[in-house]
Amino acid sequence: MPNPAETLLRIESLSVRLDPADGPPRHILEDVGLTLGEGESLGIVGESGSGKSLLARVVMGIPARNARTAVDGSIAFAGTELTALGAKERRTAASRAMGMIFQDPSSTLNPVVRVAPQITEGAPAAVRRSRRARRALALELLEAVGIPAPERVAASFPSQLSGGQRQRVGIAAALATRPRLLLADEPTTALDATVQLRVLDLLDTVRREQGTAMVHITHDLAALSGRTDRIAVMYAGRIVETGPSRAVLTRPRHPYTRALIDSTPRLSAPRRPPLPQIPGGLPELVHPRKGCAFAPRCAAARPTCFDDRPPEEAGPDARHTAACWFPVQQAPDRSEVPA
Ligand SMILES: Nc1ncnc2c1ncn2[C@@H]1O[C@H](COP(=O)(O)OP(=O)(O)OP(=O)(O)O)[C@@H](O)[C@H]1O
Repeated sequence: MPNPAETLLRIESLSVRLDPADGPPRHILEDVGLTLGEGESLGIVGESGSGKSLLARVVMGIPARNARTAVDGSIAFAGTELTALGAKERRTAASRAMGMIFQDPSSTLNPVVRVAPQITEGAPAAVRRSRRARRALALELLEAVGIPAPERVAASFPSQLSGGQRQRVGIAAALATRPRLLLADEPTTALDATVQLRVLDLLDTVRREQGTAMVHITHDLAALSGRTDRIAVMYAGRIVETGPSRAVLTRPRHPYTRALIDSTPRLSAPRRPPLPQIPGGLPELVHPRKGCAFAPRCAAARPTCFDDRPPEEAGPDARHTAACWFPVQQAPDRSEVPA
């Protein structure tokens, strides 16, 4: 079984600028640092537009559409520095050991190719060489992702399947390489509520049974509840808080995390309807940010928050860090206070 103490992915001081063909450069990610252990699951949460998908795409080496991507910093995967590789080597390294599940499977499945060959496209060469092995793997993976009629689905075109089935096919394709790391980018957004839960349960099963490390990207904190070992909270292209999931959800240290929890049904206290919304919006990610990017929306902000970037610092638990000059003070947890 994988040992979570062994680091699989280490991202350090990662900044990413996009130079779109038709507009000014955009400084999207700034000084991002993250680690992920073998077989560990990490949730990355933040509002739409905070840079979560771009982070996953940069790790996978997927180029941005209509923009040049300038990457500064380090992404080490299983001991290999990915930023030092050329684009082709980079994609090969990623396709051998990483899989990505996208928000909308229709955007990645080819409408004119049947399901089976799309699943086995990323399989090891030995499998791809044999027709029989390809077919066996496609059926095995379709069964593993809970498709009740694998033979029929394998022979179908994507348009003949429901949204839930297409997402399962997308997961099967991501699993064909037996990845050590699976990046799931809002994998259930396009699905209805009951199918959402089944797909999330399926990803949990894959992780448990195959020991795959997983990064689960979402704007919905409640979707992570109980499903990830750790949570990283992203705001305007920076990680503002990381820690063990339970600690982040029950004792958040960054005011942004606190506000996200308070505005999330199922996580906030039931006695407080209607749920408060976070006032204001994300800044335009055009210029490098000065100070704390959340300061203009933060009720606790003081002048220094607007001028100086807060470093990521650990609280009483060394694993629980926040980038905030004035972290949320917690009332003592009653269960921890001696009677
Ligand atoms: N190809 C591109 N060209 C220009 N800007 C881009 C490009 N791709 C992403 N961006 C910008 O980068 C920022 C972050 O986008 P990203 O999709 O990573 O955010 P996100 O947190 O994943 O949001 P969502 O949940 O909506 O996908 C946004 O402001 C987006 O407009």
